[in-house]
Amino acid sequence: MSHTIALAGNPNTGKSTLFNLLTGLKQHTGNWPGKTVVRAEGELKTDNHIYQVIDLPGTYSLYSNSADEEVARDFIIFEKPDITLVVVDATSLDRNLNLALQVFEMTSNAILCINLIDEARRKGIHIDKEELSRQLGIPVILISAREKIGIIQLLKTIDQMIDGKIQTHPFQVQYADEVEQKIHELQPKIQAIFGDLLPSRWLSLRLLDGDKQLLEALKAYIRDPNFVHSQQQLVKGDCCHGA
Ligand SMILES: Nc1nc2c(ncn2[C@@H]2O[C@H](COP(=O)(O)OP(=O)(O)OP(=O)(O)O)[C@@H](O)[C@H]2O)c(=O)[nH]1
Ligand SMILES: [Mg+2]
Repeated sequence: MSHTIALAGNPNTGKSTLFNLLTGLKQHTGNWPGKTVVRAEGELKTDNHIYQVIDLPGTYSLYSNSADEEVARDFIIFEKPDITLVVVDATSLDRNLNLALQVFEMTSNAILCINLIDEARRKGIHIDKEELSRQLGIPVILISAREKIGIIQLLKTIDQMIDGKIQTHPFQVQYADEVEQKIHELQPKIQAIFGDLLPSRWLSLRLLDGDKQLLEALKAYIRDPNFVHSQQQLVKGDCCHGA
């Protein structure tokens, strides 16, 4: 069985360089359905598993501001990759972590790939990956996709995550009391519809923000026969745990 890995991150953080390194010649490109956004997909074989790797468009956020953001967001939410590699630039970590925190609201299965570590070292930037990993609650790997540094460690971590040997508890942003109160009211209602199929806290936030495009995407999701089936299972109480 093959698993899915999505590469997400800000523009220009080296996602495609990493994608090419991971998938080599086993890749194909096309467009995302209904969008003029390039979709690149490829295969990665590790010691233990086979993965489909998807190179998502680079974005600064994952709201509904552009086709690129919708593609990246919808993939993480609705396609539920087994692992999302958040690729960030080691030389501008603080700016890049904004997107990482958004990903953590959407999925627990994330690994932080701090890329361009060669460049950071040249600039004398030191990154305490153990401390960062502890604070963020997910694995943190220092890599250079260009100079092929840290890739073996990355592959090992990916396999360990799929094999259930690594538990993640991604850091969750806490909002103002007023917002948290609204989330508290809305989340159980969302959970009653989607169970664990979709991240209810994240959905609450987006709906509170009045994200109309997401509302349309949800309507389409609800009409999908796969959802109808899983909802019937949810009512019976025998599905969706860990989905
Ligand atoms: N020094 C250094 N440069 C890198 C590394 N990885 C990628 N780059 C360079 O960074 C630039 C952007 O790389 P891409 O792989 O195109 O970045 P991307 O994230 O796919 O960019 P978008 O698709 O526009 O979001 C290129 O010039 C790469 O050669 C790295 O590990 N070290
Ligand atoms: Mg790219």
